[in-house]
Amino acid sequence: MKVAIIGAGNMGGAIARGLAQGHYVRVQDITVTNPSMPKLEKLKVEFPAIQVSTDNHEAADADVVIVAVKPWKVEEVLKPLRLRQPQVLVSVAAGMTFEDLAHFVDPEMPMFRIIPNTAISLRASMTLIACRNASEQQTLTMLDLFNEMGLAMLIEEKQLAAATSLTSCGIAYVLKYVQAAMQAGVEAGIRPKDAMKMVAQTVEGAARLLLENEDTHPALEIEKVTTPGGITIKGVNSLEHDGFTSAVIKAIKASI
Ligand SMILES: NC(=O)C1=CN([C@@H]2O[C@H](COP(=O)(O)OP(=O)(O)OC[C@H]3O[C@@H](n4cnc5c(N)ncnc54)[C@H](O)[C@@H]3O)[C@@H](O)[C@H]2O)C=CC1
Ligand SMILES: O=C(O)[C@@H]1CCC=N1
Repeated sequence: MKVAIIGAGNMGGAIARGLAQGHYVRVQDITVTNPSMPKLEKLKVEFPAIQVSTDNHEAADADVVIVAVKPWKVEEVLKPLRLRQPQVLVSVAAGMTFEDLAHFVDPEMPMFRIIPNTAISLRASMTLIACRNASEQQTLTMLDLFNEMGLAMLIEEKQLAAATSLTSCGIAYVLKYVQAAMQAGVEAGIRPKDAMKMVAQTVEGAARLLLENEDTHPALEIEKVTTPGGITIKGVNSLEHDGFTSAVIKAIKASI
């Protein structure tokens, strides 16, 4: 399977690295393009067998074409490539619908919309996948590819905007919590680097408690920490008095 990745930025570069370390595509079958060479040269140093090019046309002669440029560049990038079935189009562009994409390529071709988050650079992404005109086999392949870079979930396109807010924007909200907790720790005399490790490991632990037990729920895990009359419930209630739940809901809705 030959894969072209158009755009070697945060997303394109991370997907290229993830694919190159995965089991499904041979490194020499991956071509990455960008208008200038520095990001491509860096990739080439890391994966000498990877193909790089500044020519999108040359690269687009592939089975799967992943477009990873900013949304406002998608039209000018895709139109001249005249992609058509049996090629598969994969778009990472947030907010660009299948209907939008169908104006720039063969509208009947198999298409996927993929929304990773920045943890894809560590192969720890929550990646959302929606499909149109794709066979079951193509969809399973896409899930396999992105499950190697974290956790991938197939959803309907109409859920993509809300799910993007939870996951792709959501990583920023989680980091805002980490930053805020660090500020409190520093005020209490903890060194910033130590505070960062303490909070980051705590967030990872919280995530694993939920991900590694299908039968749990945040409320159950919170109950295990909150000793009656203890100190945690004081903090939890303080968060509620200050509108934490409401602030998070408003933030998620603002990004949809
Ligand atoms: N950054 C994020 O957390 C997420 C980004 N996305 C989407 O991913 C897409 C890319 O975003 P980033 O990687 O963050 O942007 P970026 O700016 O880091 O990367 C875009 C890359 O495309 C290159 N490029 C520009 N014109 C080109 C052309 N004509 N041909 C080939 N390459 C070209 C740029 O030089 C740059 O290296 C966007 O559409 C964004 O909506 C989706 C989910 C998360
Ligand atoms: O903020 C944005 O628009 C992009 C899309 C999802 C995450 N980052």
